[in-house]
Amino acid sequence: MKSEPLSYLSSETIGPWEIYLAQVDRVTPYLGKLAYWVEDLKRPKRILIVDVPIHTDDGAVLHFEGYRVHHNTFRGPAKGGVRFHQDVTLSEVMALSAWMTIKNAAVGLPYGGGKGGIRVDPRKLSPGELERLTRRYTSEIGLIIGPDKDIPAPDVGSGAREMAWMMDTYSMNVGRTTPGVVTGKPIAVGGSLGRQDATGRGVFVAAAVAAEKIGLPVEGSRVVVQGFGNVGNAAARIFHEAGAKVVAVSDVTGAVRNDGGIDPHDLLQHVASLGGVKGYPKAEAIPASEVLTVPCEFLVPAALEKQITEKNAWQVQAKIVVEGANGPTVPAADDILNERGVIVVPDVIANAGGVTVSYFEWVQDFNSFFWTEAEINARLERLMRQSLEAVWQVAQDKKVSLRTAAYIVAATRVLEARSLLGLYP
Ligand SMILES: NC(=O)C1=CN([C@@H]2O[C@H](COP(=O)(O)OP(=O)(O)OC[C@H]3O[C@@H](n4cnc5c(N)ncnc54)[C@H](OP(=O)(O)O)[C@@H]3O)[C@@H](O)[C@H]2O)C=CC1
Ligand SMILES: O=C(O)CCC(=O)C(=O)O
Repeated sequence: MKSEPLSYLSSETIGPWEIYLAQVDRVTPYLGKLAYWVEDLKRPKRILIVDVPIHTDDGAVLHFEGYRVHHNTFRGPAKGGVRFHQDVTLSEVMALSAWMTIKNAAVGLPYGGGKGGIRVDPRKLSPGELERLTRRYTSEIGLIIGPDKDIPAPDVGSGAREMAWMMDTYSMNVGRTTPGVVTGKPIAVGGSLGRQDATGRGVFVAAAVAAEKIGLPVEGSRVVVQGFGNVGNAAARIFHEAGAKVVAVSDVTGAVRNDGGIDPHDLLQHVASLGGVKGYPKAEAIPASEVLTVPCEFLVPAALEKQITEKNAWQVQAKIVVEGANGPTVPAADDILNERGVIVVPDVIANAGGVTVSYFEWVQDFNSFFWTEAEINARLERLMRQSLEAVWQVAQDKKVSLRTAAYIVAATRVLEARSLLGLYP
């Protein structure tokens, strides 16, 4: 029996996993004989739910719920970040792990897909509590992670510091220093040059390739960025350095706009001292919901899922949406943007720069031989460019959106692997 596409569901009821399933339904008619195996894409391989208890600084015990999901491992070990956020759910982590499967295959990395998360507001914990939480979580998921099994990395709410704690905990538990168990680590413990900005750099490269295709110059263009964390601030800085004008930025604290341009380096200093973009004196405050509809050439959603919906997609005034975040556009909004001729460079290509440099980090760790930042950036740019060029061609040939084209490329690779591997041990 065939599942119905779910794009008719409104953004209020559709969850991240249903969004992913709807995306798979859309690609199935293009998979030919491989559609026989498509159910493999619709089921995570394994799910681990863990209880993560910690002592708080004042001696109480707090429990948190954590997850690690392996969506797929046909093409290599599971790979994907760890999210620390108060709204993390299993459905979200399942979707994020599945998007990793598609992303890794779309850019040709030798990985499956995985993702993890803890439902916690990290801002409410002290550094000591966060370290205990991260270490306990690492031990709890230690059963299923490892450099040749599943390699976590940063996502929302986690970064290099947490990756160092994860590496150390895993290394202590197995009795040997194991840098390759996580990526996105500090350089001093086997991290890679370029990883910090890699996702934002990849967003920029994807935007530049899409712009070339439609004859749109990046220099002098207007850019809007939702979310000013690892991905959003790196993307904003790199666009700015390329001569684009960042005209609006938002984070959890609010949104700011200046049509004359915002210097992201200056904004970053404001955020470092005051905790958010709110109150930035060189721009006008606007309602956070308006940031997605500010006129611009490039809109970079770089926060969370389900931001561009059927409610605001009609008002988006960008020429190109470059998805820095995972899952920011619901299927119904995809249709509206498509109908309006707004190009959407989908998450599974646009934000693949992070996992690409994670892959470089992993390779460097195995070889204990480290590359220069120039080498890393050049390889990143080459791979992003090639991947988007290939997806663009499929979109033209099949007359489908870039998202469906990326899923055609990725699902074909994953299901070809499935058909060769067979079913039985
Ligand atoms: N880190 C990586 O390498 C990769 C990340 N991604 C994806 O990119 C997105 C962002 O991740 P990352 O930058 O790492 O996360 P961070 O935690 O570094 O930053 C998230 C940013 O989003 C802001 N934010 C959260 N909710 C909202 C909202 N409702 N409106 C506006 N801003 C909001 C946060 O604000 P505040 O700081 O005020 O809390 C913060 O600025 C996620 O979807 C993630 O999965 C994808 C590929 C790789
Ligand atoms: O760097 C990685 O391994 C994964 C990054 C990530 O979580 C993502 O691409 O969404």
